Formats: sequence, C-alpha cells, structure tokens
Amino acid sequence: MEIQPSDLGLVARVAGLGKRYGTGAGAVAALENVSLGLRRGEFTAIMGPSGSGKSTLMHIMAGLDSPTAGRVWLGDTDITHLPDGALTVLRRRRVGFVFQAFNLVPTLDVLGNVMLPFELDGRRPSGEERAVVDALVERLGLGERLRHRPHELSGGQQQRVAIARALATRPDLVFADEPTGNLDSRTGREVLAILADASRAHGQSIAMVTHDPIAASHADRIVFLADGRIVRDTQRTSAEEIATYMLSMERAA
Ligand SMILES: Nc1ncnc2c1ncn2[C@@H]1O[C@H](COP(=O)(O)OP(=O)(O)OP(=O)(O)O)[C@@H](O)[C@H]1O
Repeated sequence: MEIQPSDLGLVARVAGLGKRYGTGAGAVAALENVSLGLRRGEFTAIMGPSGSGKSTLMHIMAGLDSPTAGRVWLGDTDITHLPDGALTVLRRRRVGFVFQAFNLVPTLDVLGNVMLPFELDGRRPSGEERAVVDALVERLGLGERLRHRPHELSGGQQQRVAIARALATRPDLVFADEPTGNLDSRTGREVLAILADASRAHGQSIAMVTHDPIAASHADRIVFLADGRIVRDTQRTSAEEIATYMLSMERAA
C-alpha cells in the first residue's frame, strides 16, 4: 500500500491491522482489520470496553509490538518490518509513551527518570529543553520530589513522573495508556490540560486510552473500539454523550 497525498500530515498510521495471540482453539484476535491515522497536532482519545484491544493498538502504533497482519507507519516510515535497532532509534526520537504500569526505573530518582529519554539518546538537554522539563515538573507538582525514588512515591505521583518523562523531549507523538487512572480529579484535569497544550501549543499528536468520558471529552477526536474493531470515530463531543454511547456498547456486548 502506497502513502497517498491525502495521508500527509499523519504522524502515525495503521492499515488493515490484525493482531492474534496464540494459535488454534485458544487463539485470541485482539485486533481485526483496524485502519487508523493519527493527525499532526490532534489529541485523540481511544475508548472501548475492557479487552477491546486499546492497549494492543497503542503498543503496535508505537512500534513496541508487531502485528500479525497489516502495516504500520511512523511518519512516512513503514515500521512493519523495520529491524529492532532502527526502530528503537526512531521510537526514541519521535515517540513518548505513558504505560499503565508506569515503567519507571527503580534505581533512578524522579529527575533521573524524567531525564532518561535524553540519557538514552546520548545527549544533554539544551537550555530550552531543560526549561521545558522544569515547567512540566512544576505543573505536575513534582518539584519537591526530584530526589525521591519511585518506591517513595504514591501511585499518582509515579504516574505523573511517567507523564513528565513521556513529554520531556517534546516528541511528535505521545501515547498515554490511562494517564489519569490514578489521579484525583484536580490533578487529572491538570494532566489533561498538559496533554491538550502539547497538541494545541506545540503541534504534538496525543493518543490517550481512557475509560473516563470526562477525560475523553477533552480530546479533539474519539475512536471507539469493540472486539478488536473500530466501531466509531468522532470529533470532540460531550462527556454525557460519550457516557451514553459507552453504556450502549456495554449493553450490546
Ligand atoms: N500477551 C497476550 N497474550 C494473550 N492474549 C493477550 C495478550 N495481550 C492482550 N491479550 C488479549 O487481547 C485482547 C485485547 O487486550 P488489550 O489489553 O489490548 O485490551 P484493552 O482494551 O486495552 O483492555 P483494558 O481496558 O482492560 O486495558 C484481550 O482479549 C486480551 O486478553
């Protein structure tokens, strides 16, 4: 499949994506024939019942997992069969990821974890980049915690460290799996505002998995998955409308 001119401006794209786990009678089809493009500067929420394939889709789009069918592009690069080394470099430069399990390095303190993307890229942040990190850390309320290790932090604080780390290098594309899941409503709103700013003020593309209709109502676009397929793709809508749709999906299941 060739990239069409109409696809320019897509930061990531999947076409005819399938993901199957296991073989034979025990096989699970986590994704089936999913085609989706993420646009530059767009804040997309990905919703759907538990087990509908949201995390699998994000992992594959971020180049962290490989599909069993279909193709995957990061920018204009087809990463479907890209060797690991090249994929790692591309991902490091262009993608930030907030995992459900945070994946913080236990031996590094908060600042060490947030600065890790620079470290892994073998470079020191510029003055401007350091200012971005300082502003993020302050906004996320981590300023007093910079010398603490992950085990000394609450779940919500660890989640905020993971968010600061994903945004530290201002990557083109940020995937966030339930980034507000452990946060109180005020901190959750701040995180959503930071993600919305990243897309609006800095043209970054954000893809966020969430179960929370209020969180999804902050997004420009909402993609709903059910049983491994996209069942709805809509522009920004209200939390009430999203909640009603989610309920109807659960009733239909
Ligand atoms: N490593 C794996 N081995 C086998 N099956 C898997 C694996 N990872 C995911 N699955 C299955 O694939 C399907 C999709 O899982 P996925 O984690 O993408 O769903 P999800 O929509 O993110 O769910 P949740 O909202 O509960 O996090 C599920 O049926 C799950 O059991």
